[in-house]
Amino acid sequence: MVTLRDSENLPALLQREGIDITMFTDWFQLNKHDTTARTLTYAEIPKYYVRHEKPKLGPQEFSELMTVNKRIFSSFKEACFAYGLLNDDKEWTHAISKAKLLLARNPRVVKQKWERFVRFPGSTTTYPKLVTNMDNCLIREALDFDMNQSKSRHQQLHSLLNPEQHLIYEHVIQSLHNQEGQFYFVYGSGRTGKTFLYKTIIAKLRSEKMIVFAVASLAPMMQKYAFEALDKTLRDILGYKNPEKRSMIFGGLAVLLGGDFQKYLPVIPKGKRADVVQSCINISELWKYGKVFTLTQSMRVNKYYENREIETQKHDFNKWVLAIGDGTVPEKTYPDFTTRQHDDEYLKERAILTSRNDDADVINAYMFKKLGGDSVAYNSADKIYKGSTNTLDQHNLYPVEFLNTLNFPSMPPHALCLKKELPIMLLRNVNLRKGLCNGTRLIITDLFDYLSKWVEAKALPTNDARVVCKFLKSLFARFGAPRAIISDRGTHFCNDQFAKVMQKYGVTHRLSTAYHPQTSGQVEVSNRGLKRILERTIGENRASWSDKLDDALWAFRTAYKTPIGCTPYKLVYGKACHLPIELEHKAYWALKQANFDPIITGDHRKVQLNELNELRDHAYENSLIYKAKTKRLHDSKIKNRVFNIGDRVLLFNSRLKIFSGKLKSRWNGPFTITRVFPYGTVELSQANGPNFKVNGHRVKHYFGGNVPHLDCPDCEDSQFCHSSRVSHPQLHLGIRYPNLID
Ligand SMILES: Nc1ncnc2c1ncn2[C@@H]1O[C@H](COP(=O)(O)OP(=O)(O)OP(=O)(O)O)[C@@H](O)[C@H]1O
Repeated sequence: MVTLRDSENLPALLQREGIDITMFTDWFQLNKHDTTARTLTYAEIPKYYVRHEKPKLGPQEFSELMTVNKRIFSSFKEACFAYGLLNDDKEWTHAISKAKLLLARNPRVVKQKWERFVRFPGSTTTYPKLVTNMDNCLIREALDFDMNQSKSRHQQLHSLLNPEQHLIYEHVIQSLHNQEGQFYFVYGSGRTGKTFLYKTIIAKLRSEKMIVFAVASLAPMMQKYAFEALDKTLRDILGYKNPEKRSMIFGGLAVLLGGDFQKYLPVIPKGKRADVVQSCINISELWKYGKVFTLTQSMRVNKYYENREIETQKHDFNKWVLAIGDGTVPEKTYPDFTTRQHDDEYLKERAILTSRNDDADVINAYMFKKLGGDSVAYNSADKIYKGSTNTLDQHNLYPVEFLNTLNFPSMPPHALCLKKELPIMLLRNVNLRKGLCNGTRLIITDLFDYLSKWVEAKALPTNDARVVCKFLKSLFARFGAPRAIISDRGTHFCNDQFAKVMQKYGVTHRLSTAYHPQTSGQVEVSNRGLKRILERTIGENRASWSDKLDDALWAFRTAYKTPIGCTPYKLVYGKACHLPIELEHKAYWALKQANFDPIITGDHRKVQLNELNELRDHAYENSLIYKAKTKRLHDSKIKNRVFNIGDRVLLFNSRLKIFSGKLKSRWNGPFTITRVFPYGTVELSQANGPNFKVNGHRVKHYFGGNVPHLDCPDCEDSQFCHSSRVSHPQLHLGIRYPNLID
């Protein structure tokens, strides 16, 4: 094959050396001197030969290709027939003669076979005359109806048309008679009689021997491109003889479409909402030429009398039925929701079902807004299950912020917003494959805060009932009475006086059991934290622990709590509260920045910075003096920590408890930051091991000095749980405050 580009000059190309040698002519050359090659077909040659070899035997010239059994044919085609490579028309002839025979016996079957035969590709070349003499079978099919039957059908249907249908009918028929070639669209919700109207129009036209192509309905489901292609094709075909038809919509043919956009939309595989909308017929250029009619009477609801009056009591119901799908579903399904929301029967007898979760979310959000009261958000704690992937970068690939955006079917969203008195449905046994889904409808009666981790503690001289009750009353005065209190079974909680106080304040008293330690889990965790702080602060003189309790509590409330993602103080008061030592860090940093000699002033601080927890514990002693000052200073000056590549940092090792002794620091390093990722993750390098990633919360800047060095194999647990936003204090110390479901 010789290819010729537009830019190439044909005569010059023909002069090119070697142009007359092709693979095909090479095959001749091969056959001239290779007897084996002569036994092979042209297609088989590449199996045994590569082309750069000199050809030997085979056909040596074109005339040889036309020779079959020593007979020379006048064309390649004839030679091919003689080789048996092409079929001839014998089978067609044979079929036709057979059809002739059949025709005598069973004309209907023959007619069908005949049409199939004539439509078969290839037959056109064999019997061009035959085809031109015949009509298009589609046209014949379209005309293959009983006119009288159509007439009577038309009469019957026409008499039943309602006023809206009648109006459309008149328009369409008139424009057809006037050969205006309009494009109509009948818009109507389900059961408004669209199909009934089409049938009437079709019966009318067929009764007048006109051709109607009734194509399947559901125009809104078809993409606009299908109609645009039809428009162009009709303009081309009909404009061939009448050029003025090229400028007419659908080439001047009348086209009637109809459907319900609320029910059907085009299906775009993997398409987004915008893609679907963009492919609708009403976005097409054609739409502006169309005339749109609307049917508004549901024929399922209404009954028309002969005088075309509608039964009056069904007016409202008709309106209601049609309004469904107009964006008013919640209003229509739950009328007077705000006044009737407490009526169980009202809630029981209605529900909105949607086929898409997105729609359910929209409806829920709408109804949620209608319900008064404060909303409480319960956030999920998303975390990658490490066993499911070996990827090193999994925390960067799937940061928690990203996981939180995912919405899976049959799982609640990351932020579950609830309100008191909200009706909810508890779904169980959800197994879509088996069609299983049991739902129990519930109403939220209260929402609780388990999360602030606020701790109230007091050193009591004795733990008898009187002292405990006094303490409780002081708490009630500050925070209000709780709904319930959980305590252990100590005698100071289980006595008459305590019971009386509980009764007076309307508090339910619940006892935890030794067999279910989880009941007091939160309290135990908080107590442990407090004890640890106290152990560090009291030094050798353990008797002074009650003096240090206030400071320990302050430290506890201002310490970062992984489960809540901030400090209890911030959670309760909405702003940060810092310990004095943190301001000293800032002061040190400021000294360094201001170019003072940092060596002398810094030496003392380095020890403190490298052992932050211990320094904090020392600082608690000074806390009373610094309290007021630090808060003011902090709120105005504290900045976020920013880590850059190359920074030297210390890592807080929360897991490894290999440093025994209370004065040992749980910070180790220093490490160097090699990468900084979005969402606060940093990659650290270490001298004797691979680089690893940790959450920025776990590192702090290193300013110098000695720190116990440790390789860090435990570097993966860098994600923090994200939890709810809450605003009420919760008390711990043997009791849990202020919440518990009765
Ligand atoms: N004018 C009429 N008189 C009597 N019955 C009618 C009339 N119009 C429609 N109907 C009847 O109402 C029912 C619904 O009509 P039809 O199927 O034409 O509605 P549709 O709009 O095409 O519905 P869908 O969009 O759901 O397909 C049918 O049983 C039809 O025979």
